[in-house]
Amino acid sequence: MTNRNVNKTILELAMSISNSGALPRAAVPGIMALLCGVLGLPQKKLFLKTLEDGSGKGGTKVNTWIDSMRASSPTRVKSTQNQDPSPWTLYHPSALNLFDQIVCESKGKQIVTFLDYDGTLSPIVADPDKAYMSQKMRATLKDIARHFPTAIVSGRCIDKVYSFVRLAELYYAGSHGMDIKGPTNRRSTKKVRKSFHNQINETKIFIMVSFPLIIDSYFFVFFQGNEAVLFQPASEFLPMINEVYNILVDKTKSVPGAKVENNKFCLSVHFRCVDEKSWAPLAEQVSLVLDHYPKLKLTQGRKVLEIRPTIKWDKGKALEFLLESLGYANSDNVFPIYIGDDRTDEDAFKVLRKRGQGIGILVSKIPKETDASYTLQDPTEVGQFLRHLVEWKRTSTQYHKL
Ligand SMILES: O=P(O)(O)OC[C@H]1O[C@H](O[C@H]2O[C@H](CO)[C@@H](O)[C@H](O)[C@H]2O)[C@H](O)[C@@H](O)[C@@H]1O
Repeated sequence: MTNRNVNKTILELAMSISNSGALPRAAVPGIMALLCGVLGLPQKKLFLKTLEDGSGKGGTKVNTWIDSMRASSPTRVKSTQNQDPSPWTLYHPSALNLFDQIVCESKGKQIVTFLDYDGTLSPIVADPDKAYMSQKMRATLKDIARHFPTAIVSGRCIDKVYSFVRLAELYYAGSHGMDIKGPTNRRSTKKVRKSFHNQINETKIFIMVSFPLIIDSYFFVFFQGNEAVLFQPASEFLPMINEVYNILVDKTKSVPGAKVENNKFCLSVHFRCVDEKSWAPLAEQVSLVLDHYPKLKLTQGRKVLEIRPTIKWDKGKALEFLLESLGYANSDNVFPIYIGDDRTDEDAFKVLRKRGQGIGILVSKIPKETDASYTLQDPTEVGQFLRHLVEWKRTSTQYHKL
């Protein structure tokens, strides 16, 4: 039996256990992990591969997308209160419960915070245009950015995510990291310019025009008014993305609840408000359009299909890029904290694991296959964690001043 078939069989087995009504659909990843454990198989690789198999083009992939969309964002979530901790929470403990351990690990290092937006800073809502962040969260972010370099890393286009966050002192990596901008307030902009010029002098070639295919050798730094536009590796895809956007808007207009969102260098097709019976034909429709665009690929998020260029660039690469631009390319003195809730955030968690630096925190109430070390349940807990960080920083700074 090939690896692919083993994956498929385990996924099917997990799905049929869930379909029997014994367990909710959200438990599929957990069941898969359990089956892999019993069979002595490397569960992480198997599960991820199964999902990847569904991100290609043609055949049975549509069902796989739909199943994984359901699993990643279930409609009903069972209360986890007053239950024994599952093995999952033992392996991915609460970042609030282990706060002291986390800050102890960061001792003597510069904390840099990376925050996903939807589902992390704002709760998931039905209308993507109304995913507002609370005033309390905005105040928390302001405080966090006062103490640590902070970046918002989102699948949204920068303009949209900025319209929700409205803080000029942050870094923004929009379109899944394919559009990176530095802070626009004066003090931080100077810092960005300085840090970039240092790097450019040391190792990199500074050019004004982007050439996306040579992304490893070039920085694309230019200034639009007061804005430091740091990197746009997919700019050549803009016309294609706009073309596909128009086609998809047209093709999906007859599906009630379907929504296509233009995220500048990528697109989102939203399923959240579509009747589940129409999910398969909608996904099929998207797949058919994409068949004509081999330079674009599809990935799944929380009740959303995302269309993006096939370039090797993701939230993990954006994290590395930002660390480098802050002067921490080969430094042991940095402690990145990345918080995210989505499949696309896994690329960043992986990078941190590989670097053996900092921590990844997954925002989830349900067990999920993840490379993050810790968990937080929801944006409310994310806010609490960030406020603890600010408080800890304030107290430790005061202590050192004494
Ligand atoms: O990387 P992120 O900041 O997490 O962005 C990922 C996608 O988030 C948004 O969609 C998700 O949130 C919506 C609002 O809560 C929700 O309606 C939708 O079902 C979720 O998938 C955003 O609209 C997408 O464009 C982003 O790609």
